[in-house]
Amino acid sequence: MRFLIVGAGAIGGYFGGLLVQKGEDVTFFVRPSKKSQLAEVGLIVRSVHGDFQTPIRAITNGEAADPFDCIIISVKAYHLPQLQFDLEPYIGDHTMILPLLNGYEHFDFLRKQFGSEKVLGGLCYIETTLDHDGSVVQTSPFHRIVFGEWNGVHSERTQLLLNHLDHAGFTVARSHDIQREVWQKYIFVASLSAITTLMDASVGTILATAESRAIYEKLLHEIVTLAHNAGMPIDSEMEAHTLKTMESLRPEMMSSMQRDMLKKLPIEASHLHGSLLALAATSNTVYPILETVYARLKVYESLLDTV
Ligand SMILES: NC(=O)C1=CN([C@@H]2O[C@H](COP(=O)(O)OP(=O)(O)OC[C@H]3O[C@@H](n4cnc5c(N)ncnc54)[C@H](OP(=O)(O)O)[C@@H]3O)[C@@H](O)[C@H]2O)C=CC1
Ligand SMILES: CC(C)(CO)C(=O)C(=O)O
Repeated sequence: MRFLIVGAGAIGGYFGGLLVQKGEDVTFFVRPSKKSQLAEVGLIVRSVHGDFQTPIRAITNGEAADPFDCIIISVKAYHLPQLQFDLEPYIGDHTMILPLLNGYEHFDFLRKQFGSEKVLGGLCYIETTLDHDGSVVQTSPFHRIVFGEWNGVHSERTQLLLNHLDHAGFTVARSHDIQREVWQKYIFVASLSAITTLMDASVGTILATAESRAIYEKLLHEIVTLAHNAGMPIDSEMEAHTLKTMESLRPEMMSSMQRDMLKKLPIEASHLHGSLLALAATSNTVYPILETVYARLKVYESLLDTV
């Protein structure tokens, strides 16, 4: 199976690098400066599961290549509009597109751009970031991809994809309820990135401090209620499940949004928290903590624009 990994950043570099190590046929789609860096030193991963450094094959926009069997999208949501035309030459009749981004809105965008039948449901659980030298740093034990057909069918193509993603050193699962999985992850990451950026602290401190834990629990309840009221595939267990997941994290755990803010980088505020609030726009219910979080993130963005 020929893979194209779009973006050799924190998640693309990690999962793509492990697929290269396994011996899969992998090409990365990167921008020119990243291509030069990768040509010089290769892809460097420093992980709690073991470090490695490997040469990789990379192409940039406009370079010729036959259509790929699976295109893994691992850029930030705000990168997607720029990519909409760049990827077309690499998409053939049988190409599967597997997005690993956080959130929900991007699925619509990708379906409209490339055709519904091409786009799988997908997500990942991993804590990873790029170091100042471009190497990937992965810090928590979990490193999991979940994917599946949007309609839940276990198809031949997803079985083939599972075979190729399996045994690469990360965990992978094919789901027959990927829409629910996407929302479970969305609720987790929206609440985690919200509370860590609002409190400017890591998970352990937030949960150990009665006042911030109480705010987190209210915020989580708001997000679950909002998504449920908007008709999303939310079940009654998701709130308790998310809280349990939060409690199981290592205390030093940070969200990727929080890491990006520490590095003064752009963030996915509109894509994650803005999109949630947009779902509630036509209802009369208010979500005060989520609204506060979003305002705080927009202030960060406006200050970023001025530097
Ligand atoms: N980091 C994490 O722990 C997790 C992140 N996620 C989600 O995964 C997604 C990706 O996040 P993450 O990996 O952290 O992001 P990064 O910013 O680390 O990586 C994104 C990469 O995309 C590249 N890119 C952007 N535009 C283009 C383009 N036009 N052509 C080629 N490459 C491009 C960037 O390249 P360049 O170097 O040139 O800027 C960058 O290396 C987000 O939706 C995030 O929320 C999900 C789970 C965990
Ligand atoms: C919560 C986490 C680390 C889990 O994958 C994540 O997705 C993020 O911070 O972007």
